Amino acid sequence: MKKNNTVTIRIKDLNWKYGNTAILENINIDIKRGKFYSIIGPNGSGKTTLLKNILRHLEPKKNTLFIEDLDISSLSYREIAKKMACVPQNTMVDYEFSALDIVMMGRTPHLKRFETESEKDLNICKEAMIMTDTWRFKDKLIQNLSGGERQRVIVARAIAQKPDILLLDEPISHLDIQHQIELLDTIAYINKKSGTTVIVVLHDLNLATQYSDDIFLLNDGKVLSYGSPTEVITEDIIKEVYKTKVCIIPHPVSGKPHVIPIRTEREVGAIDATKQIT
Ligand SMILES: Nc1ncnc2c1ncn2[C@@H]1O[C@H](COP(=O)(O)OP(=O)(O)OP(=O)(O)O)[C@@H](O)[C@H]1O
Repeated sequence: MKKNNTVTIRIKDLNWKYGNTAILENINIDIKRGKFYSIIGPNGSGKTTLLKNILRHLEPKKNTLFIEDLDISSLSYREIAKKMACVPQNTMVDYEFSALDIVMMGRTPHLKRFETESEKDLNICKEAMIMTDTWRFKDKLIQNLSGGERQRVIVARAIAQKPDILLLDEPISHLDIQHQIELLDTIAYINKKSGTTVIVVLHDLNLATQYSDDIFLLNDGKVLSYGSPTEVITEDIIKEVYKTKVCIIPHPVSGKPHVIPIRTEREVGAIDATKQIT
């Protein structure tokens, strides 16, 4: 599907506090339909808090967050679930459900009251599970899956929801390299084929540059940099934000910026700290 540039999510002067502590400050972002975005930033910079505001898992103030020009505070949770699906950071499920049951839950926003899933819903779920390499353990209890298998089941549930916008919070944190690439390839495929807007929080800067049209870099609750991978991933910006020296070279295949950290002598400090403890 052709990408178009209509704004699908508009964030205007969004602030968020936990108690008296300011976490997000003056966030202004336009998310365009059909694009693939990454949100990067150090631990604690506010990435998850931003996603939770967009999903209305937290309650942003009126007139700060708009989905398709509608103030999110005016939408019901069902309306939101029809437009957006999420893969949270924590994928633990406390109930005794099979992997297929979990994925089927992705269809709930599309069912009428008291309506049960049809053959069509089952096929949508099967397709999502094949895409995420989870169909082979569809009957296993979710608690009995490994962390990476469970993470892929939760991604399958989000895909089965057939959202316009897919938000993923560190979806590859438990995955081996094969499944990291397969999962991001699957998300990129859905983005291209169905025009689904993707917003993914990633810690891996090199995967963020490979897959994203644009990157938001959060630091201390503010958007410090925004733009194409080449604009955002520079040696100076990475050093400033992550306090880490890196060199950046063009990726040998894609030509996108590839970040190589440079080792420092910081371990000397760690040895001193051990001495103080003993
Ligand atoms: N429920 C909460 N109550 C109080 N403070 C919170 C709460 N949730 C998060 N915070 C704080 O808000 C800040 C931002 O947290 P957030 O989870 O959004 O960061 P993040 O960028 O997603 O971090 P990470 O990369 O470690 O996942 C952190 O300082 C965190 O301690």
